[in-house]
Amino acid sequence: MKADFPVSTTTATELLRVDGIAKRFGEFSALSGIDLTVRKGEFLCLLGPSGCGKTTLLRIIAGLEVPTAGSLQLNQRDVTRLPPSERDYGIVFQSYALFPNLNVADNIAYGLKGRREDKLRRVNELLDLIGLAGIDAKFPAQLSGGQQQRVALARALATSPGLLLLDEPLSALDARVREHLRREIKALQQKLGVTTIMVTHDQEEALTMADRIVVMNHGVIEQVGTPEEIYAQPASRFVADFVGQSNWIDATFSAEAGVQVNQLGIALQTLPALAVGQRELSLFIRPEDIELHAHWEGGAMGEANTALGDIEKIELLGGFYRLGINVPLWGNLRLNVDVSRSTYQRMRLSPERRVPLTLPADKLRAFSKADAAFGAKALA
Ligand SMILES: Nc1ncnc2c1ncn2[C@@H]1O[C@H](COP(=O)(O)OP(=O)(O)OP(=O)(O)O)[C@@H](O)[C@H]1O
Repeated sequence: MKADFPVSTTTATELLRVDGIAKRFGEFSALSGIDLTVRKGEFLCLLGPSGCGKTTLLRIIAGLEVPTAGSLQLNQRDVTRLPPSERDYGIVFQSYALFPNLNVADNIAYGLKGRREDKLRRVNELLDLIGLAGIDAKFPAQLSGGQQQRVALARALATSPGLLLLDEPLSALDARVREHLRREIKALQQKLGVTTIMVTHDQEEALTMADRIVVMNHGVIEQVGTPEEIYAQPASRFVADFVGQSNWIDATFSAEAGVQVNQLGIALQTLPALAVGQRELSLFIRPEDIELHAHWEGGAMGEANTALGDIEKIELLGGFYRLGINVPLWGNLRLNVDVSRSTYQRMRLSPERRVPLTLPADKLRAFSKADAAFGAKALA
């Protein structure tokens, strides 16, 4: 079948190429301009808030939804208009979607062809693989949620597909089972080397499981990167806020004075490209990247991004403390600072304590305020 426009094919190291995919539901644009390459053997997460279009993109890749524009290349083949059965993938949905009237063995064997003995051998192999040997005669209703999802995974892997699609497979499970299954799925994926695309709205899930994360918002891709890149170098305010915690600091820029907070100079490693006449910046820093010092080390206040702050609020969040610190020098700037419990105890931190802190220049990122406010792409 002819594509809408000339398409580039996947290379030897790429399994899937998504080119200019768009999807409209009537007047509503659910996806636009989606370009993405998925490498062979990688675990890719589509991450974003509810309604951002991640499930629609997965369904288009699966052939369960027809795109309004764009093309899909799978293993150097244009599959844009192929039915799901001709696309070589296995899929696991959020709700267990096992056939309730079939036992575990028949559920797993559902898509398998060939002799009964071969099917049985494959079912047992898969049950071993998911750590559930011996439950083949049970029915879905006799299994826990976590077990049902593992059976669904075995069913998706039964035909050894080239691509595994996971649509929020863990979100119906309770926290403990979810964490356990995260590790199991990741280990299994690595063992089999199967290229996997998983949809999730859970940043922790994406950060712990993915080789690369695709952050989506309002039907467009905001950033593609490794978990480390997404977390440490967010490309937009949306990404910075959606993944992890952030502090935002109003600042100004001028050629003469550089970057200033409350009219005091602040050193940064990189500056965003600002449009002519644009002076307003938003500086971003993670709460755990702000350094606290036991003593004032000398030097003028405000120098080397250092100032005194007053601890106003302390929260214990499991393994660490989150401090609310007010910095008068920077215009009563309110910062959240995370410190480990051992640092907290060693420094004898307490409410109303005054403490010197530093914003390390290499941990600060600057966004033009207009971009930051609208969540558009950072220019840094
Ligand atoms: N069949 C449809 N008809 C009309 N609108 C739809 C249809 N399917 C999805 N949408 C809309 O498209 C947008 C994207 O939906 P999608 O399910 O892809 O989002 P999502 O990011 O996966 O969110 P969620 O996690 O809530 O499923 C939503 O606003 C949704 O209401």
